[in-house]
Amino acid sequence: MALVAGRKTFAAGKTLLLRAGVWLGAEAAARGGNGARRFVSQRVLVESDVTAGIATIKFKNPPVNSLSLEFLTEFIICLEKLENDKTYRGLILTSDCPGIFSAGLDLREMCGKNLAHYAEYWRAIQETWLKLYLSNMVLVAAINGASPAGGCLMALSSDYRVLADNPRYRIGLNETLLGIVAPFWFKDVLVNTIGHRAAEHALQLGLLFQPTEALQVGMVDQVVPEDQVQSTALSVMTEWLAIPDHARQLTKSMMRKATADNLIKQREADIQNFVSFVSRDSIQKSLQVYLEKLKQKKH
Ligand SMILES: CC/C=C\CC/C=C/CC(=O)SCCNC(=O)CCNC(=O)[C@H](O)C(C)(C)COP(=O)(O)OP(=O)(O)OC[C@H]1O[C@@H](n2cnc3c(N)ncnc32)[C@H](O)[C@@H]1OP(=O)(O)O
Repeated sequence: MALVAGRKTFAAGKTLLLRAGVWLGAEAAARGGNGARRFVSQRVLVESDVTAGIATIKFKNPPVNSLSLEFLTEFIICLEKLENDKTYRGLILTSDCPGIFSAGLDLREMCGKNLAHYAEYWRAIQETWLKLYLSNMVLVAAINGASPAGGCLMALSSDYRVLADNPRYRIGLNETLLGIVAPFWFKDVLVNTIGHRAAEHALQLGLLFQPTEALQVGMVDQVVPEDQVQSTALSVMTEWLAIPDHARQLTKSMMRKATADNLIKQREADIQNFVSFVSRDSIQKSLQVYLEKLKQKKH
């Protein structure tokens, strides 16, 4: 399918958007007779089973699925499309990059850029989280790789987490190890998931949990052999989709609204806080040292 600048309406009546030179949401690129559809975008793969009402988003931003601004832009648009298309009642989040669910925020977006960039980046992070956390769909995270920091937040924002049983696949909010502080709403989501004491312990030490530990502390709901992650996510989804939507959605909103509102009411202040924090010389140095360490790890 050709790339077209601007907007173009196709025969199927779907409007496609081209933004930042990236093809987004090319719908019905492949449509099987069994109701399977595949949307194509550069960094986010969407497969869907229309009959079951289930979509699967696969992160495809190699090498480590870092949450770059380009990735987030595509991801938000895909989420919006699925949310607005009432065909879909359930969404599975997983990775197309072997061994990595997501390495979290893209450190290169937080280093050596200008203040306007940091603000734009943080707004996209907030938007992604709000869309995930408040989604009307059932969200199941099929965590098939390492999931530090922002990657962990994506998983924690789902309704249910299935983690592959591989000791290399560690999950947690490790911000303090980078010399930075997890934002209050990352903290809130962690507290809501594992409780105050365990969250305080994990956050201060920047703990990254191996699968058995993650299960024990309640950060994930199930640990299964690696080759069963997707099938387990699917059977969990089927169970959740058996509940009437309106009752489940209102219950989800009742449980999550206060946490989301806490950010919504101070979004601009949160952006300013991030910009002034991340642009400090000391923080820039810490981030650069950390990135350098990651690069040198291989040599
Ligand atoms: C007021 C609030 C203020 C601030 C709040 C900010 C909140 C931040 C939350 C975050 O998400 S911060 C990001 C935290 N993420 C991490 O600490 C993960 C770091 N990465 C890793 O631990 C590992 O890369 C991995 C376990 C994910 C994968 O390991 P492996 O498969 O061995 O790959 P490499 O380490 O060799 O990495 C390959 C390649 O990718 C680069 N990279 C890794 N992570 C990031 C990242 N988060 N952002 C940008 N780039 C990343 C790494 O440097 C390598 O690059 P090369 O150029 O050397 O190929």
